[in-house]
Amino acid sequence: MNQNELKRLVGEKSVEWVKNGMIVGLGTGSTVRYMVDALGRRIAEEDLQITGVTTSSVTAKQAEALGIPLISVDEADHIDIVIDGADEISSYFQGIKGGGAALLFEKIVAVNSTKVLWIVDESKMVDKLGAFPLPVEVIPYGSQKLFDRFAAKGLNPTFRKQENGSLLLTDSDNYIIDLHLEQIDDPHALAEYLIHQVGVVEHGLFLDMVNDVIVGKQVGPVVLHARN
Ligand SMILES: O=C[C@H](O)[C@H](O)[C@H](O)COP(=O)(O)O
Repeated sequence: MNQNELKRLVGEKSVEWVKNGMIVGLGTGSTVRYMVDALGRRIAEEDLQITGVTTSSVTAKQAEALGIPLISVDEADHIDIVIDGADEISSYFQGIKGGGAALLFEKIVAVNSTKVLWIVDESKMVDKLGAFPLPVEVIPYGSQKLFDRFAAKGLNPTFRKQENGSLLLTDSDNYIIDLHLEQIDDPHALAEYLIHQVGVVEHGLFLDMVNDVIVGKQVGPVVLHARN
């Protein structure tokens, strides 16, 4: 199976975690896309009654097209489970997310969910985080100052751009600065530093948050349980 087939495998497997009546957080990304499609099929074929809480305009558009009823995170009195992708997951079940620039809404939905389930192909499983550039969402005002501070600290920042060369805007009209770190030895210390920089809205380190991970391997989907 190629990477896309592994993404499809875990996306389709993950909807087994969804039961009738649940409020379900719908993540973002190419793996989640398969999950949302599979949920749409279950709704059509089994009369599954669920309500979705989306984490990006892209996922909202897909879910609406499939007829998945949606409410906003603020309207949800609880969220039973959020199913989301990840860019890297370490052997300690810490993650980097935000490759699709949706990290802010994804983290808000994750911290408000009873259960967090990540779905990834096996290439996302790493010993240590950091080979994937760490996304940091920042407000535009003063973002060059933040960029310069990150550069001075040796964090190798780049502004994320669109294909046409202009700066990418998130769903909240913020910028993304990607930190090219190669290896993150102490994710908690880095998270603490980043969140205290004025102008940083959120960063892509998702620490101590995930409950279960479904990893797409050649032998099939493998479920891992984090010790939390
Ligand atoms: O902002 C995007 C999200 O954090 C995605 O869940 C993450 O980038 C993984 O995406 P994909 O499933 O496309 O590899």
